[in-house]
Amino acid sequence: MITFEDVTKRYRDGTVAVDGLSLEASTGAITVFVGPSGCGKTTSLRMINRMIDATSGRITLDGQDVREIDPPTLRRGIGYVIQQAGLFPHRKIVDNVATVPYLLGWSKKKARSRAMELLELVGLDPALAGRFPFQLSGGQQQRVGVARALAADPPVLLMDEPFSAVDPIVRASLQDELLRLQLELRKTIVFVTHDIDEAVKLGDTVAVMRVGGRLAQMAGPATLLTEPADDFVREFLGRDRGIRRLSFISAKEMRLSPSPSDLVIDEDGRALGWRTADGLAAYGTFNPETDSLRVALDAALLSPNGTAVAVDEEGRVRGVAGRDSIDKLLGEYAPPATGPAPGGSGGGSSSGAGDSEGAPA
Ligand SMILES: Nc1ncnc2c1ncn2[C@@H]1O[C@H](COP(=O)(O)OP(=O)(O)OP(=O)(O)O)[C@@H](O)[C@H]1O
Repeated sequence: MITFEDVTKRYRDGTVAVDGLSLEASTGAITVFVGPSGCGKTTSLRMINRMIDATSGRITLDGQDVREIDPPTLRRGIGYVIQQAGLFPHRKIVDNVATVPYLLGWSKKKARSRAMELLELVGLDPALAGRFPFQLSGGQQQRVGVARALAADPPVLLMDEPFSAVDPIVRASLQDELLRLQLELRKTIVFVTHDIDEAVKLGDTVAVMRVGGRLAQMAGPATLLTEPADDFVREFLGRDRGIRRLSFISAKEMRLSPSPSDLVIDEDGRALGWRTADGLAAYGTFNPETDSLRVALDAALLSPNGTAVAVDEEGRVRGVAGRDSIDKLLGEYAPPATGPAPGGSGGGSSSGAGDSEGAPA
């Protein structure tokens, strides 16, 4: 666990980049620092591995004050990924990934074989190992950056806007990949972004910061979307909070009804469409085992009769969910009647991974 205890950073010119920050980043979870430009996210992140030293307050890593650990030792246990990957341009990909193992004195053979393993782990074709960074796309370079940070298997990963230099489609796949990796690796990750959608998608816990380096709210994504602590957080979260929150509610609990006779199903059990007077009409599907209520609602909206078709992973029909069962689940997850706790700063509604009801869709 990483803790910030009343941490302040005042730069030499008097700028207070971080002001009395107290929070905890849980072991094995992704904690996201999000907020507008200049709110002190990068400064906060870099104080963890002591690229920047705090002016006052304390940061601890598993109970030990980071100032008591000499920086090289500290950084050996902390992977660091930055925007545009920051690869060494004159080193081949394999050697970029093997940088830390080389520094740790591993043999070239062992370091390279670890690098090849990692390239595969982050979804890169091992054939790219012999290339130089300029011969890779931006998204591929970011993957190499992640592989490099993981090379010595550090328990902690710091990621500073690692995906912001790539286009939205590549960014989405890098985010998915990180979530997949995290399921396997369970690192303690602190992730900085200014993109609230990225924050709620990736974070087990999200710390929203405001300019001046103060914590506005710290909570799980579902709580954040339902109970923003104040107007600043509400505005920062933007529109569609209600709909976006549905991504955190699993469709598993939805009551399914047997498929009605006007849903035409082929001999393999897959839907062909809704029977109407004019022929077959479109339908929308969701998988109750893996999808969220947001996907189920979308499926209902895609069907002319407002009924979503539930399918298994092979696409075979398992039943249907009408608006009534969607409404019922929505009712169960309605936000609490009372407003957020007064004040709202300093992580009033702080909570960990337990507060997100399901996986983001
Ligand atoms: N070396 C420095 N000297 C003086 N002020 C600095 C220094 N580095 C950062 N700052 C200031 O500290 C504040 C916080 O900067 P920081 O880079 O931590 O913010 P950020 O939230 O990461 O911003 P961004 O999203 O734009 O990267 C800003 O006002 C910035 O101008």
